[in-house]
Amino acid sequence: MPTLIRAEGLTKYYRRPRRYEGAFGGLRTLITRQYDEVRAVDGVDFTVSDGELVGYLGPNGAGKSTTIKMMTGVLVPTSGLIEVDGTAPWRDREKNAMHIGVVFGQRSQLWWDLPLVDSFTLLGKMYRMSEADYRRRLDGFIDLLDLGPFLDRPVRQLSLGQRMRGDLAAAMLHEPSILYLDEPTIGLDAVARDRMRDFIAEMNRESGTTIVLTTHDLVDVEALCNRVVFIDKGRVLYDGSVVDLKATYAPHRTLVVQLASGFTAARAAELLGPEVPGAVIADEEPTLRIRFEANRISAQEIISAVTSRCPVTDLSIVEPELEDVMRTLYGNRTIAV
Ligand SMILES: Nc1ncnc2c1ncn2[C@@H]1O[C@H](COP(=O)(O)OP(=O)(O)OP(=O)(O)O)[C@@H](O)[C@H]1O
Repeated sequence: MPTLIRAEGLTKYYRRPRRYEGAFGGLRTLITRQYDEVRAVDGVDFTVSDGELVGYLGPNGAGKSTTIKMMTGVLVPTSGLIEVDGTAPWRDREKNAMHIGVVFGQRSQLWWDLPLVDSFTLLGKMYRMSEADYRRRLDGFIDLLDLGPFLDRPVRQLSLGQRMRGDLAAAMLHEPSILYLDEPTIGLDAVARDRMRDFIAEMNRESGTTIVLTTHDLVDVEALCNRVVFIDKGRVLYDGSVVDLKATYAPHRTLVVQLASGFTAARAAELLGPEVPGAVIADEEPTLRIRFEANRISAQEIISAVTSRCPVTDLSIVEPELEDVMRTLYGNRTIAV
């Protein structure tokens, strides 16, 4: 697939006025006019191919929104290259805007006081859509996102879930080839979140829309992203598949064994101890949990060691959570999930 987005050494530094504390601190701040440099994005390299759905992830303040703003043309990079469909987005914002859609979960691009449908009409005109295309696309979204019941209501009266559905339709109305989603599921209830995820997956699968998704919701990531780019302090820490990410940063699995009644986990642990190298065995009657490193011993070896020594009624293997991976990646710093 051809490359649609290319970032090379992409860098954005902000200048923040240095603030002085204490007596006359405010005055000193004003007089000295000294600045601190914030390295929000610090030499980022990545590419996104046509049709990909990529998660762009990182802890608070990592530089995700700043990168998205450079991809959408809102911010000019301090240095480095950003190219979207062969064009520097900040150089030709209008051209770039014609083939991208953007949804910020925390902000709306809809007109607050107008009925929802009026925002669509205005956007259709702004994007110079033909009447037939506009009608076809809008009818499709009314169907897909069930917008009918609140199309005539002012946006400020909509629930968050309804407003987000409206925002998604608005972002996709002009059939953009790229969709940037910044925290699209934030604050939504479980049903609305599922619906949002279904829509995002469908846009990617059926319409071939390339999607760059920023989220702190790891369920979004597991459900939607084949590939993730993790950044921290403005630098890329990982770029690859979710499967490889887990294998690299969380290679452990847990075998959960239900023992036949009367057979204690302590007894099983005693029998198994030396037979299961590297395994951590914890007991919680009548369940035995064996945590093992998948790259040191196979699940099959452990299962046969267990079943040949203990009476077992059930077995299952639990994969590591993406949250464990995040903790390993970012050390034990607090992460927003
Ligand atoms: N306009 C600005 N002026 C100065 N510093 C800024 C500005 N915008 C962002 N920053 C700083 O740049 C860094 C990266 O911010 P950014 O918003 O890109 O992070 P983020 O990964 O999107 O964070 P979050 O997950 O909290 O939204 C942070 O240290 C932030 O305080």
